[in-house]
Amino acid sequence: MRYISTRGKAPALGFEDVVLTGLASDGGLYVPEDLPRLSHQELAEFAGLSYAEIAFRVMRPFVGGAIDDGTFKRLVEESYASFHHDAVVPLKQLDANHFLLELFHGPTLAFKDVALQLLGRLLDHFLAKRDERAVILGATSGDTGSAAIEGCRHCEHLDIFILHPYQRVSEVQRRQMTSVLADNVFNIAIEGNFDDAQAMVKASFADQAFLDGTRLVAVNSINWARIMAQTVYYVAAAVALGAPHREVSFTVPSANFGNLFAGYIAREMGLPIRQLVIATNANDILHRVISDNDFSRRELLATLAPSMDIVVSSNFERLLFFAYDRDTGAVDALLERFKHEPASLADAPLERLRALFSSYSVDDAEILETIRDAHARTGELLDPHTATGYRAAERCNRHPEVPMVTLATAHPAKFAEAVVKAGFTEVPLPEAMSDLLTREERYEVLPASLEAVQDYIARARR
Ligand SMILES: Cc1ncc(COP(=O)(O)O)c(C=O)c1O
Ligand SMILES: N[C@@H](CCOP(=O)(O)O)C(=O)O
Repeated sequence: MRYISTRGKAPALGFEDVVLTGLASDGGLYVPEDLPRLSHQELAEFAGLSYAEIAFRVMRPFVGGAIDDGTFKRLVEESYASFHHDAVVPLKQLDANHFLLELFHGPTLAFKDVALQLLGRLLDHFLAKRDERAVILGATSGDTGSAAIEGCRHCEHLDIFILHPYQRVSEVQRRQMTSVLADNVFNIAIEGNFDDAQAMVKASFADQAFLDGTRLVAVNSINWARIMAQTVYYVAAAVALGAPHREVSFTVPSANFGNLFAGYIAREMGLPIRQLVIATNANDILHRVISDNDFSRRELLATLAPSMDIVVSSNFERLLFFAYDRDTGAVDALLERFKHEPASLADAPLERLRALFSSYSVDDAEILETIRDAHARTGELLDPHTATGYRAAERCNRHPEVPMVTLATAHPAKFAEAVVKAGFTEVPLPEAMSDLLTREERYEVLPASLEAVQDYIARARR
């Protein structure tokens, strides 16, 4: 399996190298040169298999021999043994044809665990094999950070630096990161927003001189392994609902777009997905592109769904690559324009996207209303991110006869502010985390300056 850049000017890489990197050298994101296919028969055989078994079978072609089957199977099994639910990602029926896919039963209570439990193990495996050290640099709006730290804290071969926007993540999210006092874990609160933090990560890949030759690795969804691991739950959910004999639609709370893009990949591989619904909070760029062809930046707003407070959505680039029929020149030109001025998509790619995707934006008032409404109707207390999905699924479902699955991306215990504002009492944290709010914390507050961040990393890394 070879991976190529969405900008077309970086060397193609194999799986091991693609996992051990971040951005391509031309500023693009890596995608598989050819997507593996899931045949009708293969999908039919998935019925009744465990999540880990489906995960192994779906991801194996992407690994393409870079890890022997026995070892890869073990890494996958260990990754999902860390989840607190036998089904790993249980599916709950909300009404006749609406389901909730609970992706928050991992160690840090958000969907990021699904991919980051595996990515930490893959990194450890490859770095140990090479006897090499690496620096991990990640940006988080709250959930990736703790999941990455949890996935990597035991890795001998790396130091992990996570940038989060100062005072713009929930208290539980912050403490899940900053109370990990391991020697190889470094939390930096940036006096800026998520986009500033993500831009610093990307700039660091473009110029790695500050690391004196040590390898830099990404844990955000710019790393292909994140997307690969996230395709699995679409397959598992669809099969549980009758695929390949029956179509399924998905609605996904979206921001950096790694989650929904994984669903798109699953469909391209042959999963019978009828519709994909993009749910956003008030940071609605993805909704504006699909509904009005308005691909322009607006100021980043702080919302009750803080993990989705993102304007520059990294994985939209990967979707553009496919929508533009792999025309890397056109993708490059569009994204360069977007950096400096409002942009719009050409007619053909936009029509392609609109045939599959719908979108809806949910502001704070509607998030609160949806949490109350969903609770009254189904008994489920949704977290504010999942609430955007629930509402978008109701508003955008074009095919009511097809089962609709809303992805529940986080546990409500992480977002007390929204839960309380919606009129409920705070949801207690699970037993293993019950003392989280009194644990010692360690983090550094830095200005949103690339130089300050790189300087800190160069001094702190081991
Ligand atoms: C709880 C939660 N929901 C939704 C999202 C959006 O997912 P994505 O960035 O993959 O679109 C995130 C973070 O990105 C998140 O942490
Ligand atoms: N919502 C994310 C933002 C980063 O997204 P990623 O999927 O690219 O890691 C977060 O919680 O940090």
